[in-house]
Amino acid sequence: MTDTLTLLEQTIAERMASGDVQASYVAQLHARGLPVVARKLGEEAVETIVAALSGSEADLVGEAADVVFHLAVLLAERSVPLSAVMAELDRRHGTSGITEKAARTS
Ligand SMILES: N=c1c2ncn([C@@H]3O[C@H](COP(=O)(O)OP(=O)(O)OP(=O)(O)O)[C@@H](O)[C@H]3O)c2ncn1[C@@H]1O[C@H](COP(=O)(O)O)[C@@H](O)[C@H]1O
Repeated sequence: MTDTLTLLEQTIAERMASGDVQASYVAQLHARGLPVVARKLGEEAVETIVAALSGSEADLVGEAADVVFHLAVLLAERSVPLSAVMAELDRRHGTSGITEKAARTS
């Protein structure tokens, strides 16, 4: 799984640097800028919700992949490495969400 995300991150960085908007969807997104990427991620999140509530498993897998891809592009736009997100998930590992929320609100 990590290899898949690492490869995706590398490919996104290469396509953003290429500036080849004729051949690359990532380059097109990069040219349109962060607000468009953010809106696209939001759209994909909504499509994932619809797939979860009324679509097939294949629909849900496809929409979830769209979310992960567009999230990776968004992070790249902000120069945030995926490893930072993974490190944050690792940091949270083993801490119950209920415990964390109680500590935050007390
Ligand atoms: N994983 C993906 C990926 N997932 C989804 N998409 C594209 O995301 C776009 C948006 O999905 P939609 O279904 O919303 O498409 P749409 O309605 O045509 O888009 P809009 O007109 O609404 O913008 C589609 O064009 C999909 O093909 C992706 N495009 C690229 N990648 C990866 O990025 C790499 C680089 O891609 P290029 O930059 O195109 O070379 C590829 O090799 C892949 O690994």
